[in-house]
Amino acid sequence: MLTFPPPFIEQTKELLGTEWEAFEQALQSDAPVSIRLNNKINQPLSYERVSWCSSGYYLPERPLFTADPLLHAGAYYVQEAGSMFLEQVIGQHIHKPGYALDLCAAPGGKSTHLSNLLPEGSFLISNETIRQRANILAENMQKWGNPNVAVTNNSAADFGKLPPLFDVIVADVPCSGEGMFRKDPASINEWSPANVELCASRQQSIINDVWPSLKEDGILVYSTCTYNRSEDENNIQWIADTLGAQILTVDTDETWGITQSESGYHFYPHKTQSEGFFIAVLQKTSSSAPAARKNKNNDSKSRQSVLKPDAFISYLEGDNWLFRSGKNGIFAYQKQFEEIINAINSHLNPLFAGIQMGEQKGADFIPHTALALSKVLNKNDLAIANVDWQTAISYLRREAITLPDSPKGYVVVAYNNTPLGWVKNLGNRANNLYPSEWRIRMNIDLNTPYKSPLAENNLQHIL
Ligand SMILES: C[S@@+](CC[C@H](N)C(=O)[O-])C[C@H]1O[C@@H](n2cnc3c(N)ncnc32)[C@H](O)[C@@H]1O
Repeated sequence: MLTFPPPFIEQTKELLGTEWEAFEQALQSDAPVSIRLNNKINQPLSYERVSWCSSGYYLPERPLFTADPLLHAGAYYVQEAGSMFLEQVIGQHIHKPGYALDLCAAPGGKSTHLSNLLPEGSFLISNETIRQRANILAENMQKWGNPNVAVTNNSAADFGKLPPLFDVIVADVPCSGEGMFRKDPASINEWSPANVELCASRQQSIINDVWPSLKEDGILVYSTCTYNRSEDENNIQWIADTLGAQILTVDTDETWGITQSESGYHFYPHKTQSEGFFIAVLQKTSSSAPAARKNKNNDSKSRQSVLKPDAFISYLEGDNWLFRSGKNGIFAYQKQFEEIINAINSHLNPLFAGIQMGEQKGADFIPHTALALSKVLNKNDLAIANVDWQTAISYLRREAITLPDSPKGYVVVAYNNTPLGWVKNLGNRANNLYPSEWRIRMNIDLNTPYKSPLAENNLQHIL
């Protein structure tokens, strides 16, 4: 049984009135488990659906996700259902391709989703200010596999080094986390009214810092996982009044149980199967836009050279690719994104920008795992070994595996026809090229049969 601090009880009673008992009861029950399917798997699942998200599903119980190779393949993401409302926000407000920034993006729930939702021809910068968390973000984005993405490790103010080029900025700001109480009871002890106020003022300063980077008429999507007005409605009003923005609405269905306030949308656990998520949408009004800052076009930071495409083009579907080499190897990006890729490499601190192809070592091209996981990998001329669950887990633990039926050389290891990464097959053994930082560290009993959550339904025949 969870015990809440008295000021939290007072504050939520004031917000919810007669609904408070139902709210408290919901907080004492188990949190729902939900996943969002990636379009690497093009078959709907037969679980209960998340009403506001076409790729969201509730699972009847929590499986051991780490033991599912399909999770590591980026076939789905485990995400709280309320956050999946982003589909409605983007679907209703973003109709043209453009540049998007997800400012507070780790571990990647909103960014993986956003990269699927943005209109074709868009480019997403997915940013995280804490370096270690940025590494996890990069891993999750590369597993998800969309090509027109960069992951950066910058502060909100750093984006001011670019001209104001974003059509949409998502700011899922760090918050006091009231919505996490039942999932993470330890967070209850960190909560205090003083911390709520500290979070609210930090949120204002983050938005203030990134505001100049939003284009005139651009859209800001602001979200928290907290219920209080200081971090939610009051901050939305502050953005509208101080920075100059118009609050936009999102159409919802009454049966979804979402609570609309004067400026945003709350997901209360007693009314929706979700956690305490809050989201609001604002449009920057033209009068508030600052004069465009000069882009010094200083390329000194990006010591990169553009490569001839012939050597790498066959790894990718389509022919609209440019390749460049940087300190982490060779990256591919579509020609129309050359300008933003240049800006990222010159002014920001990218972990990757575009598809991380691999490294050229002498005559040998060593492919990177991100290439195997990319949605635009051209599978036609590649050796692909579809392995069983035990072999897939050994592979993901970065253990030695053998592929006696595969040709020598670089081979894609796949599970359920979904790529996981590469090995260099030497015949009697295969060198495992899975990144050491990504490997499964948990002990998994390979003798206990494992059932993927995706196996519960129509995918059964291929799993
Ligand atoms: C709520 S979490 C983001 C969750 C993520 N959007 C998702 O859906 O998976 C907030 C993130 O903001 C980052 N953060 C912390 N301080 C920040 C700051 N001053 N500016 C920008 N981001 C910050 C945290 O490290 C954290 O990763």
